[in-house]
Amino acid sequence: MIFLPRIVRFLRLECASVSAHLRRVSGMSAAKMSPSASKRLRILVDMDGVLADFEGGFLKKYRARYPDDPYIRLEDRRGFWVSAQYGHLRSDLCDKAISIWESKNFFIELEPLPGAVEAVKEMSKLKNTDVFICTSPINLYSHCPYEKYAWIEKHLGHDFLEQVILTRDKTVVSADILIDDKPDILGVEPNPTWEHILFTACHNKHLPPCSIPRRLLSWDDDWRGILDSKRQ
Ligand SMILES: Cc1cn([C@H]2C[C@H](O)[C@@H](COP(=O)(O)O)O2)c(=O)[nH]c1=O
Ligand SMILES: [Mg+2]
Repeated sequence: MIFLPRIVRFLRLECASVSAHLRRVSGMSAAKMSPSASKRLRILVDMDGVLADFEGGFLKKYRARYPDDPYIRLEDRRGFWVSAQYGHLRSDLCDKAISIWESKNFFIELEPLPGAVEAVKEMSKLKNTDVFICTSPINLYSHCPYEKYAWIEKHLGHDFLEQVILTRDKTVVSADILIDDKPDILGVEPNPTWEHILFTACHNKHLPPCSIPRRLLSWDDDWRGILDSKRQ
């Protein structure tokens, strides 16, 4: 009888190592192996610049509306705020830039970024994984919040509307991971629970590696591996 706890512990360790071995040989993620094999994860996925092509959609509409004004090519974008870089280019261009995303149909007409919809659908089907879309609406609320919901319904399906978090402060949302293209995510909570995974975008790809969190280069990159690393 006194050996029973030891035997149980031994069997648990054996099961864990067999399961890790099977994962290695099959290439399967921890989440797919079995519900008890991995820690439950809560993932926040940003929308603009991560799921929806904000930068591409902006440039297309800006050039169509202001064909005689200068513009910034996507390869020349620097810094998160489009409005700030346009304002530096010429002071009146800041308001012109803002006028684009304040217009009706801007957010709903954004194209999904390559692989984004497929990745989020797959992620949300993983065992032990809760996926939320966590996105900041603009303060001019006549179109943006409605269109963000409509975009999610259109591309991810009606059921995904249960998974939407609209907030101007992502630091107060508790999760394991936040996948977001904004390099500095600040708010009232100085120590958010999530690890920020920086999603590469035209405005952040030049940042030196030492100054930033772990990156996801695109949806072709190893997002499954990042999730697995948090389940250990
Ligand atoms: C580039 C840029 C963006 N915005 C707005 C547009 C979106 O509503 C949010 C970004 O949301 P995310 O959840 O952080 O992706 O910011 C803006 O007001 N000005 C800008 O230059
Ligand atoms: Mg974003």
